[in-house]
Amino acid sequence: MEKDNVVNGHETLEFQAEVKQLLDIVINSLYTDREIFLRELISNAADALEKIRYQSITEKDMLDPDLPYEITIEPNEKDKILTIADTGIGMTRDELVRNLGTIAHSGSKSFFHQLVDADKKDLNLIGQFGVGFYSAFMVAKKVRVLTRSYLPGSEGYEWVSDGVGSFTINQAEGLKRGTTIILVLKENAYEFAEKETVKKIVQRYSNFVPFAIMLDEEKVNAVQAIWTRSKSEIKEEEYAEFYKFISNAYDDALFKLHFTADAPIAINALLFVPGENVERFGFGKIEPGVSLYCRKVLIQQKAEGLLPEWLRFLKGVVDSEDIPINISRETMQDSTLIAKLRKIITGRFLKFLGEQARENTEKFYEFWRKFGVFLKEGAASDYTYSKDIAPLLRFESSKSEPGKYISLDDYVERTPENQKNIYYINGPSRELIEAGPYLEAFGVRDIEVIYTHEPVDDFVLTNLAEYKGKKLVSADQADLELPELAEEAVNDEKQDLEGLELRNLTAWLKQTLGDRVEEVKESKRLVDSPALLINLNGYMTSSMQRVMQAVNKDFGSMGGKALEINPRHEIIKGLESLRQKDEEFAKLAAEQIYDNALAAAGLAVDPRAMVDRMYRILERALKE
Ligand SMILES: Nc1ncnc2c1ncn2[C@@H]1O[C@H](COP(=O)(O)OP(=O)(O)OP(=O)(O)O)[C@@H](O)[C@H]1O
Repeated sequence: MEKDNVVNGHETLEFQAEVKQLLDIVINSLYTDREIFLRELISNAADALEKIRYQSITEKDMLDPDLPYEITIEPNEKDKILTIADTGIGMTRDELVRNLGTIAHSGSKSFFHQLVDADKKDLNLIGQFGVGFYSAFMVAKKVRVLTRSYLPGSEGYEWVSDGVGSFTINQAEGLKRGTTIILVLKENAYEFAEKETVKKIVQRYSNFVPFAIMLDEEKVNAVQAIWTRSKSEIKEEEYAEFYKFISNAYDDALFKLHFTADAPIAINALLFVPGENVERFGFGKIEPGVSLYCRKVLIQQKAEGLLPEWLRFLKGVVDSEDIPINISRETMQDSTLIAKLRKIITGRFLKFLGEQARENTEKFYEFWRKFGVFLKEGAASDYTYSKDIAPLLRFESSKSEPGKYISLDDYVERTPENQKNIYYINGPSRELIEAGPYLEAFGVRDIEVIYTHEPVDDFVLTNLAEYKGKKLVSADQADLELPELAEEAVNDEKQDLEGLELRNLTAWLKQTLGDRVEEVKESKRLVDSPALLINLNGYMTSSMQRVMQAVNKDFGSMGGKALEINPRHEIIKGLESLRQKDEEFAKLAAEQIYDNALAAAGLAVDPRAMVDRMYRILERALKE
């Protein structure tokens, strides 16, 4: 921000470049849901009041200590002006310049980043996520802000801007503590100077603001700490409204959990799972959404550290009278009290999900599809809870109906006692897994295999290592030790390569493929495919290696592989005889078999070499 001129305390300052860009879009492109500007300004006023209420408890010295904590809205229909005033914390001159001249704060900052990559058509969607103070310019051609900080000895200031390029700052006399925002409405926004319109908007969006909102001396909001009331008294519509209020949401919550606990600490919590997971739509990482209160006084809004990070999608409030009111952000992180709160709330929420999974299965599936990724994150990264999350995990499997899920408990329940492992295999879809070679050995033995579709699943299952006494084993691992098949199942009249021939072929293949594989051996598990790759490294499945390859190009060689060949397959038998007649061509075939096995394992294949080789093979096939 550059200073342009200073005349007798009057200063004109340029908006930061990002703010200019933001304002340009706010003014010229955001048309729908313009009324949310009022929600944003009221929410800023409420934040300022929460802060002063907090200060009044921890610090005695402040300006105008006797002012009531409230928000006053004054529509002036005659002059087409709307005024929103609060008796909150106010701003010093520096704060005014920083807060209303730059994008230094969370809400608008993440909005701005979305905006930079957004298409025009997405802009209105983004509007739903909050533009903060600058949204005033959706309806106002000029905005005046009068403010005076609560700090003893502070002066009052006036900030004025038309939202284009710059703003001015002047000293202002005679102000009391707090902030007043005066909007000179645009011609197409005159409706916001009508009392009835304003009242409706306040009731729609700001009914639960915990301070009185006065409109012509009438209190227009409900002002209730709904979470402290008894469950039986609260109507579903009140919950729904409260959810919309705290999460700035338009849709309904998917789940609601309202509970109280007395021991070991007193807790009153009201939590919501939102209707949608916005991280899925590329809106960046969700910020924590649960606020911490002590006896209805806000201690920390959207408190970080209150819940484990993987529960960041939850919205709501936690009120505990056992939390010291002056707990600071820093001490929150390592407070044993907060740790206890976290444990109780997390445990309670996971238990709630378990109940939903049993009693409300379809809805739980909806939750799983949208938010399952967070539970996986928890199971893979948070050892405190991974065991408790495990029963909530859901998967497709070789025995689940398409589109339905199974749990690890379902798997264990229908598995014979003597099967010591739970098997899983990764692939992008059911179809691709079922077309690949890894299931063959399990299919003929009627052993269920869990399908994992995302690399994180394999991290989850590897970290869990076992479930109810059964080891979790990826079907691409070496040494599966599957039960021997009955003679009839194997002997289908086909002639195998045997003894010496087989030993010669495996040795030749190892020599041909060189370092790409650590060994080549006869497969005990293949039925219909010529070959497959298995992992010698028991800790990394192929899909985990794929992730590592993507982040680190040199990773490829770390995961030791063995090529298993099917001595009963026509291609393998053919390869053995071709090798005697035309070794050069046999080498090409061997490399292609290896590449096909890589592809079946979902690992990277060099497409140029592969295409070139395929042409040479085709050329030869077409000649004959
Ligand atoms: N009525 C007010 N009283 C005191 N400070 C205010 C007031 N309105 C805005 N501010 C200050 O200006 C800053 C910027 O407000 P803005 O609404 O743009 O973003 P934000 O409130 O930080 O983000 P979000 O709206 O996403 O929570 C606030 O963080 C606050 O410090």
